[in-house]
Amino acid sequence: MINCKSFVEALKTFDKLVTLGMIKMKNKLKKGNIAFLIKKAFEWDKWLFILSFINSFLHAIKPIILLLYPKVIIEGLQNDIAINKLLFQIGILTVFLIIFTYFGEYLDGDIYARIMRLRNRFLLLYSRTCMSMEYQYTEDKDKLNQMHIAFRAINNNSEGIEGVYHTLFSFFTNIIVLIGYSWILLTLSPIIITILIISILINNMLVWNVKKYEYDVKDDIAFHQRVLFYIENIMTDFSYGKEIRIFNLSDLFTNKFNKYKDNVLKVESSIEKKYYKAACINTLITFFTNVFIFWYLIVNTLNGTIQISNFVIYYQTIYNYDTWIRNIVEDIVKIRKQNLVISDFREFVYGNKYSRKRYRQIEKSKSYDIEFKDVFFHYPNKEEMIIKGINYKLKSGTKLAIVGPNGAGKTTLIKLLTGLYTPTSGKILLNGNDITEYDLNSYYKLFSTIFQESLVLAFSVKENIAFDDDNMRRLHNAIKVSGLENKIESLSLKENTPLLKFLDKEGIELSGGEKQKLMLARAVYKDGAIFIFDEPTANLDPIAEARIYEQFNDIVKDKTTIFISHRLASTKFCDTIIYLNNGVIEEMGTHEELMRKNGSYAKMFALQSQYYKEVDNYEF
Ligand SMILES: Nc1ncnc2c1ncn2[C@@H]1O[C@H](COP(=O)(O)OP(=O)(O)OP(=O)(O)O)[C@@H](O)[C@H]1O
Repeated sequence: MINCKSFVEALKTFDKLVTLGMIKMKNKLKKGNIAFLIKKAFEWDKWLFILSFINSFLHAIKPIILLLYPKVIIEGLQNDIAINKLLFQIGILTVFLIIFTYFGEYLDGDIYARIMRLRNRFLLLYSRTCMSMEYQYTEDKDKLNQMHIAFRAINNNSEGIEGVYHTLFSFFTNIIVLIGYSWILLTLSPIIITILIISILINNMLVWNVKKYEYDVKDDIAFHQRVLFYIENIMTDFSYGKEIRIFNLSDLFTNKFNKYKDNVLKVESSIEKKYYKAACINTLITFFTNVFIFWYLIVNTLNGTIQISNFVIYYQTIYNYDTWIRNIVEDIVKIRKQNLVISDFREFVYGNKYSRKRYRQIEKSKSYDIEFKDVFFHYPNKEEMIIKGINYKLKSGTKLAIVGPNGAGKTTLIKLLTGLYTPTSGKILLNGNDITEYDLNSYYKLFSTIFQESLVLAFSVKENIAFDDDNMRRLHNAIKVSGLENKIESLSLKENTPLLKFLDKEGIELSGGEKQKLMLARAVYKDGAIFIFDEPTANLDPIAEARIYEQFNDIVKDKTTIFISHRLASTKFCDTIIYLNNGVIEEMGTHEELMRKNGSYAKMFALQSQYYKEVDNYEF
């Protein structure tokens, strides 16, 4: 009936489906996950329920019709009925079978597609949560683990949310068939059905124990899987392509990959062994159960208590009963197991721990004053303070330059100001209000920022600058001001030219300086109330840099501007200069004041200007 090998295979397949989605934090199980999924499905696709109900009925009735074939034939032959009558009876059964099969198959495809669409809705919810979670969590190891774990609820068709939907709908089919089969077996003997059920339950308990073990150990290797996931990604991410080649990183990545893969494989192999043991015990139990039941059937058929035509029905029912009841138990186990994954997903998407509730919208104002009050900050998972007690009031319209040695905390200060990170202690005030009270999206709107790293998207130039906005006048102005005009004019598709080659083989690669100009155009297009330039000219050639400096006032007009640059020539456009060192404001004043002070700033300026003296009078 059931051999050891196929049973092991069935267990493995079943379990792979379940356990990949099981890695989760303990003690987080939310109640009502199934109700939640049903509610969502009902909200998004009511037809799914109607079609699934019809489909369950069609699929359930099929095996019961199949059971009737041998009975009709044997009884026909035993009772010597006319061949035409027999063929007619078989024909009727066949017509029903074809109709049910045809509609069942059609509905299977349709329901599958509908469930996939549901998963895509959840995928979108997840992606939006990732994009809206507070930036500081993107570097928090625990939060990243949770994000990674939650993704398992939506990353494939057979597990997690989609898996549960498929299982739920197949569960109804299995229940209907089981009721039909149970009714047939009850007409045979209640003892037989009881023995069958007990044997199947013992089998499932053994498997359940292994699953529990698997769940526990998989939790332990969650970190290893995250590392594997990370390495897999960077090995195929072309943005790391240069470093991988120049620094010959492929060996490093391959070795790391193998190391972590080995750890994962060791755990998986220990799980497989436990499954194998459980399968062997189960095969023995099933064997003895079957021997007893068939002995009972044969004895009763021989003494005439059971008719031969019914013997065939009982035989097939018992043969299949095990499968159907196992299907149901497995469906329940699967749903229970996926329950954990769905909890993780709900925790991540609806747990609301990734962004504080901030309802306050930015009030429209002519001026935005910003004040740092005793601001201290260290990065998540790091003890060392990077910002150490900053007190500074940035009046609206000020042109501020922040300079200082590498690692002084300049970019960190900007990340705090823009709300990407929250101070560890102290406050940042906007027009007197703590910025943590503001709705983040509303707050982000204030800033036109160019960060050191340029994020170029594999979309058109226009989309890279204006995103989904469509103001051509502003677009052309931004392109002109940023110095990209000649480049764009030289392209046959102009601002519609795709960038990068990920999505379009006609996409173009920009040079480092051109990317920086693109970032500048993006900032100019956004036209925020506060401009922030973090090393905006680091990759520009001297002519382009000089042009930006010349147009600086046109670009930022009377807006508050913060300029971070190691090229101290830029400080000349600024009203105030902060010299930041080791997370504290070491000096502050105008260029002239700081030069007179002859401190760190003056030394740095003198050091740099000696290289520029010869080009001081150069006409661009
Ligand atoms: N995400 C992070 N997690 C932990 N530490 C960080 C992170 N980002 C920066 N740091 C550390 O914070 C310190 C300040 O970094 P920051 O980028 O603010 O310096 P900076 O003054 O802008 O330097 P540079 O002139 O080189 O750009 C550095 O020691 C850096 O290693």
